[in-house]
Amino acid sequence: MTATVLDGKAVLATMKDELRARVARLAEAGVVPGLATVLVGDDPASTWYVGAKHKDCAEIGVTSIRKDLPAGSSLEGVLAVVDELNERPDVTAFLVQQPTGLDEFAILSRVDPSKDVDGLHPFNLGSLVMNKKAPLPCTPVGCVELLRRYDVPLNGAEVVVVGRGLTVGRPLGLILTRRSENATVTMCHTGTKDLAAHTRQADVVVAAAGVPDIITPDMVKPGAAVLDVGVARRDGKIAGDVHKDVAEVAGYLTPNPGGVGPMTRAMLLANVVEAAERAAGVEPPA
Ligand SMILES: Nc1nc(=O)c2c([nH]1)NC[C@@H]1CN(c3ccc(C(=O)N[C@@H](CCC(=O)O)C(=O)O)cc3)C=[N+]21
Repeated sequence: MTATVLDGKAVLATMKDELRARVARLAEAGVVPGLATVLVGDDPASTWYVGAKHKDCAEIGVTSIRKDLPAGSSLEGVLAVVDELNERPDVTAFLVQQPTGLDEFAILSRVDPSKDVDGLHPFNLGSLVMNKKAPLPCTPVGCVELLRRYDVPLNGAEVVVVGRGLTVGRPLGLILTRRSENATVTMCHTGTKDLAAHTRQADVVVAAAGVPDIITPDMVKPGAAVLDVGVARRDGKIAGDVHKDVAEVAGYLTPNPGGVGPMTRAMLLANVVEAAERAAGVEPPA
């Protein structure tokens, strides 16, 4: 038995087709969505991610501009760029690539929440907590969308999330426990005494710890869905959180690369298009 591949790359391609149609509809209304990215420094992985986002935008007819700032830029310098992007009407959405090495809360708080396509502005995270519609963080919502497209049920499912970080684990717990997803969520983290005891009960395991191979086959219930969000690196290659032999036990498994990473980009594109639709008063598809 080997797990069904949760092919994020294929879903990204499908979603690009769907989004291209929505961008075309916006164009008829005279609106062209524009994404801006702010990158501080020259970390190779961050530089690659940002480059991929611009390529993705070009493929669906979204214009995009880059603001690349030198390593060692000051918080004031970054906030000045954020202020400029908040004002620019051709920039309908933007993000500051994390990490910057600067005060994350200060940067995220400065972004106009209606242009925040990371869904990480405190107002948008607060809206998630309060069950109000708002842009959702791309990686966790990408995990949920990937499971939805493969008909992996979440209603009543036991989901174990490994990792409580701002960009994945913490918001994922909030998303999965909404009435629309209706999962039972256990958040595990470095304070968890017996991680395997939790993961073995899970119908779905989302590994977002950033610890290579932290999820081994003995920790997975046969047939469970396992999502590998780990982006640590060994010799420049991705070292995921999930040991390769988990494929022999799991029912569904994301490749890594090719799983959650492309889904993160897909949801970013969706947030960009949605922000433009909202700003233009164009109804999104049902
Ligand atoms: N403000 C902000 N927004 C983000 O969305 C954000 C961020 N900061 N900081 C870093 C993380 C990481 N992230 C990824 C995006 C795409 C892939 C991706 O597409 N990876 C490919 C290729 C990976 C490779 O081979 O290098 C894959 O998984 O197939 C991965 C990771 C977005 N992030």
